[in-house]
Amino acid sequence: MLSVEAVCKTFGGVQALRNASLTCEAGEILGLIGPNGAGKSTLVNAISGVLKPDSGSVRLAGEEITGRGPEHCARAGVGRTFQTIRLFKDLTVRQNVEVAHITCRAVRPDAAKRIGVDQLLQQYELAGFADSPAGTLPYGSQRRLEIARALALGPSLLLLDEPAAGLNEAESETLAIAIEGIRRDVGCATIVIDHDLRFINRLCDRLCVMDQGQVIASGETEEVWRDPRVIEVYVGQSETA
Ligand SMILES: Nc1ncnc2c1ncn2[C@@H]1O[C@H](COP(=O)(O)OP(=O)(O)OP(=O)(O)O)[C@@H](O)[C@H]1O
Repeated sequence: MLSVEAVCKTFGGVQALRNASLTCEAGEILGLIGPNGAGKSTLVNAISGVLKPDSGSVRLAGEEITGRGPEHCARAGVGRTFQTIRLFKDLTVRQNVEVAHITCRAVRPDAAKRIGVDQLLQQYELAGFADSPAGTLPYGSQRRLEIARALALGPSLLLLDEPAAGLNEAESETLAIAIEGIRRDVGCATIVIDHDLRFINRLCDRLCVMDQGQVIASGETEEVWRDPRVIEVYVGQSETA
């Protein structure tokens, strides 16, 4: 489904990505983890067309989408949420979801028939707020709305950047169940970035660990936690915390 090969990106003197590669298959939930500044958001931005890599390639279902821009990537099937919530705050909750569904109807009519706006509002416990401006929702509901909007696009790849940030344990568990529901109902490839390792370990089939712009380990979740390079990065981090 998704294939990222040897992506590099430099900002001024900072090498944010150094030959970063990963794959993610349909129906898989991949955790993308690593310490602050490891390059996770930069990689997700490169996959979703928000930034153009200096070199390397991003392919979705065989289509080269490298550096094509966010609109092209969205139309190609990349749905995403952001580390800092980015909703259309003055539009209503329903309109936020509707905007993405319009694109879906235009480019993936079959997917649009399977995923309805009302169904998403119900599923993400947003129906009661449907006609309220998105910016007036409580924080946790805004996070759910971002996911509902990304799903209204009928994505083949869903990128969730720190979806559990700011949620309490019970809210994180509800979110994990919802993301598992996406795997069951939509079957898209899903990449989740989060610093909450309990949330990540509970949810993800595989992990991809980054440090200083490089992918230092990837594989099944339990196996990755036995990797000495991963232990070093995380133990080193806790010792300096
Ligand atoms: N637009 C930018 N301009 C300059 N430097 C940037 C920019 N975006 C990211 N960087 C730098 O690139 C490196 C990787 O940053 P990135 O945000 O991708 O890391 P991250 O793993 O997502 O970190 P965090 O977990 O803190 O969000 C960091 O050194 C960061 O300061």
